[in-house]
Amino acid sequence: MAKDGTIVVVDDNKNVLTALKLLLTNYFEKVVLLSSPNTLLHQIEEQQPHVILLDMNFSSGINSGNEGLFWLREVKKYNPNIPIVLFTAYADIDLAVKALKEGATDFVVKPWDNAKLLATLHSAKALNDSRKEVQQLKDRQQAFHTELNTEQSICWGESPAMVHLHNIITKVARTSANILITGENGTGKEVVARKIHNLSLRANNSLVTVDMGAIVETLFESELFGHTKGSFTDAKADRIGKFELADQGTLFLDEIGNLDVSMQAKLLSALQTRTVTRVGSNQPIPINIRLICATNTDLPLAVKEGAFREDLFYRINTIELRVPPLRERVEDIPLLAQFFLNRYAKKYHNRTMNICAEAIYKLQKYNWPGNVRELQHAIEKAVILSDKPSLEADDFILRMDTSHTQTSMDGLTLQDMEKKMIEQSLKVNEGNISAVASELGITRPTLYNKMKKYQL
Ligand SMILES: Nc1ncnc2c1ncn2[C@@H]1O[C@H](COP(=O)(O)OP(=O)(O)OP(=O)(O)O)[C@@H](O)[C@H]1O
Repeated sequence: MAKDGTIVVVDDNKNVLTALKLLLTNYFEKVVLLSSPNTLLHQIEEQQPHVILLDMNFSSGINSGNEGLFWLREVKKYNPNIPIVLFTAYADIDLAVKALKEGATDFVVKPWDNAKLLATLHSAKALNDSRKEVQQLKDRQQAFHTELNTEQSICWGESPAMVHLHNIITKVARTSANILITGENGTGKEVVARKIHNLSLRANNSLVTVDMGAIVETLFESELFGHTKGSFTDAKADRIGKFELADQGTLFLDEIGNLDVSMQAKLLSALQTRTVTRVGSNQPIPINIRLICATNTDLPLAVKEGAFREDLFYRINTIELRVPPLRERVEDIPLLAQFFLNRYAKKYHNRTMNICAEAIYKLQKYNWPGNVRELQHAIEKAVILSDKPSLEADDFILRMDTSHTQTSMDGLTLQDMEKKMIEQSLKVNEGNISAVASELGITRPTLYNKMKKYQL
């Protein structure tokens, strides 16, 4: 079984600590032993434990459990989310009830039964994981609400392309239509997904994001549909999946084009039946989600090549929204640049206030293969390094200076230029074929043909 989590054990009996060390190191990644609770808060800060196993009685001869209760309260004051399992030599039900009322997760009586102790600690660890997950979701939702309500973290832009996109979003957001957001890396697809969720009737419920490219096949079902305790080796407790987490809200499946064909079938089935079945169960659970997917791959082409299921493609793209690359909305660059400048000047307590016209011209001439994300990073870097009130052209070192492309290509034939552009793009994108194809505005097969032709 994979060892997972950190546990802090507090007990003044050395024999108990030794026995527990032997047992628990087989199941937990880190076991921290304390013979006195005096350093407990410090250890919590240092170790960030998933569970604490705390003895109730420390001073020999005084078995009132009061010291245990005192430390239970101290830990709860410090961090109410860490599960605490209490340990006592006496089967004192009143004390157990008192401790549980004060926030202990569970109670184990000495002499203990190894299997029961482990089960209790694993449940406590699972509780910690779920609390963290719920807290993270709450934090994210809170953050995005603040973000979008105040519109502080988005600079939408005023280019015709972005105004058009905004108009469509306001129309579709309040429907329940499935939406597919397409666009190159870094254009703001996730920003668009959040905007849709926050303008939708589901805004008060969760927006749950899943990066499909990051899920390994073996954990796909468990991640998305959940699992029941014992359904596979590491399933130590029941766990709900992302579909259930997003119930009544929005499920955002990012990088959907990276999903393996076998996983596509399982996803399609859940979308068709509007139910999920947890791994290890045969009980379908109804789900009510609004689906938003995003991709930077050419899905119609992937369908043609057999890499993406056609039926799934039609199910996810009732409405398709294309987020334009930054080079198609250069009018937005001054606004975005100033927006990021304000953000980073504040963050780094920098006195840089604006960007000079020559620098803006340079930014507008560049083709931004990494789109808004790259612009954001370029401004952040310039702000960090600058000690002037205004950013100048020299403050930006861009990956491929397209403002000079014309000069360096003077005297070349059309074919020479094409070869040179592909070569440059391959270099800049470190051989990433999809990125090169998308940067040059051609399909991958066309790119392959040209590479073959020019022997690249
Ligand atoms: N209109 C915008 N206003 C402010 N920040 C933006 C905007 N668009 C994008 N960004 C920022 O650029 C970065 C990339 O945005 P996002 O993750 O939404 O892009 P993406 O298209 O989903 O990228 P990827 O395909 O790589 O997942 C983020 O840090 C985001 O905050």
